[in-house]
Amino acid sequence: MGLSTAYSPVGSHLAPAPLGHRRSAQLHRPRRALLATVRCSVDAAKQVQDGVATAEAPATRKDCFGVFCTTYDLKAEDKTKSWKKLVNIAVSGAAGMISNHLLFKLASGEVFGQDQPIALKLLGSERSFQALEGVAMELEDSLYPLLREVSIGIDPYEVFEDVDWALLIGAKPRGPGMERAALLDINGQIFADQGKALNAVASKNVKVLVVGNPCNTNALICLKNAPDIPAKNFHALTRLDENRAKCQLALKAGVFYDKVSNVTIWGNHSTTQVPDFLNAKIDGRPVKEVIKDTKWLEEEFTITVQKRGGALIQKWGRSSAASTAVSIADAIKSLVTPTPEGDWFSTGVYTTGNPYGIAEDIVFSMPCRSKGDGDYELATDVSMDDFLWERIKKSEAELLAEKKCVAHLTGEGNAYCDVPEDTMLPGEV
Ligand SMILES: NC(=O)c1ccc[n+]([C@@H]2O[C@H](COP(=O)([O-])OP(=O)(O)OC[C@H]3O[C@@H](n4cnc5c(N)ncnc54)[C@H](O)[C@@H]3O)[C@@H](O)[C@H]2O)c1
Repeated sequence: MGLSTAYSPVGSHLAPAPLGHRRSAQLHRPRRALLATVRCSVDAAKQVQDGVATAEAPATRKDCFGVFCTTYDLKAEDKTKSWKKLVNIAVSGAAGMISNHLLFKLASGEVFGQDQPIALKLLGSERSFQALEGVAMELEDSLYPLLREVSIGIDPYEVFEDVDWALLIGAKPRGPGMERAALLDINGQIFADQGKALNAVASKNVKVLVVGNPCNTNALICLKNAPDIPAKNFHALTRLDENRAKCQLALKAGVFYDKVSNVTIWGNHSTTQVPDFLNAKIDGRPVKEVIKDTKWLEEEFTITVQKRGGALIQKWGRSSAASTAVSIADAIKSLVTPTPEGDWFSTGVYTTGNPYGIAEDIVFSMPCRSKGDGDYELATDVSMDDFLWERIKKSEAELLAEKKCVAHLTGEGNAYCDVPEDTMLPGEV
């Protein structure tokens, strides 16, 4: 049969690991479970010879978590050629609410494809390490055939090693009475450190999606601290705002939301964000031709989208986690699959070289298209009018002010913080 195993007991992971010690797992499942072949890591390959099972005491094995310690190999002739090279994905804040939804979407194959095996590298904080073990246990119990490796840790220099994607979700929430400037400083420090770690150990073409708030400026800090990684590879998540805008337009027009296209969120992921109804389309027609209620478009629509996160918190007492995870999945899919003809998607990206006249050297949400290779181009077939431009400038001013607040974290001298208004994040009330 050519099947061989090295096995260590599932319960072995229950003893707490010393802080700072990374534990990972390499999964090589039997063909029966995978419905195809398995990839053999260097470590596992060393343990498996001539189809004979070998066992290694878990205590002597580094990088091993529970069931992911089980290693299997198949004879070369049993391997199919349909499986792609493993994609390494780091997720920070992996024990948090958003990740609790996202990790299972990633492991299911829904995001990177049903023929794409993945490794999940989970980064937590010291306080969340035990919860991280719980997350890894749930991943064990889910028996995902595409999930080949799981590792957990609190040191970004270990967790980010060789990663192809870094989904940076972990951040501190704004506490009661905390100024936006204080939040920028506290969370900015996290993203400066993580940028340095990515620069040192990640794949040089790693794609980075910053979710932790304030995500635009955190993404700017992160890219400034990772000079060896193309600035173009950094994104701030505004896809949730786009999805919310599509939903509101569909509701108002009385159509299913798959009829809504070309929706752009311009600017900052804050209440200055600009949901663009000038360029958006419903069933291929300009929104303004379908929705004649200009007052609704100019006032209610914009405010509803900007404040949707806060409204949701008021309803059920916690911030949107599931729909955020969905939007992260959407944001990645938009980069790894070709954009439908004529459409585009919103993502917060580095402005240098933008054709719209938006200030250079900030991270600003704009309309993009991808060929599905992980890269993107800015859409150029975009209309602008005074109403749209005025609002874009307001969001731009906010981001320029945020940038000054974090100058000490971007290598641009002393910080001077004077954010014009203490605007809210969309999830704040
Ligand atoms: N961009 C968006 O559209 C969007 C939408 C919703 C939420 N968010 C933001 O996403 C972030 C996470 O939200 P959540 O609901 O999952 O929060 P959460 O509090 O449930 O989880 C955050 C997790 O991050 C961990 N963490 C904190 N500092 C860390 C660090 N330095 N390294 C690794 N992990 C760290 C915490 O221990 C916690 O487990 C927040 O900043 C939130 O404001 C962004």
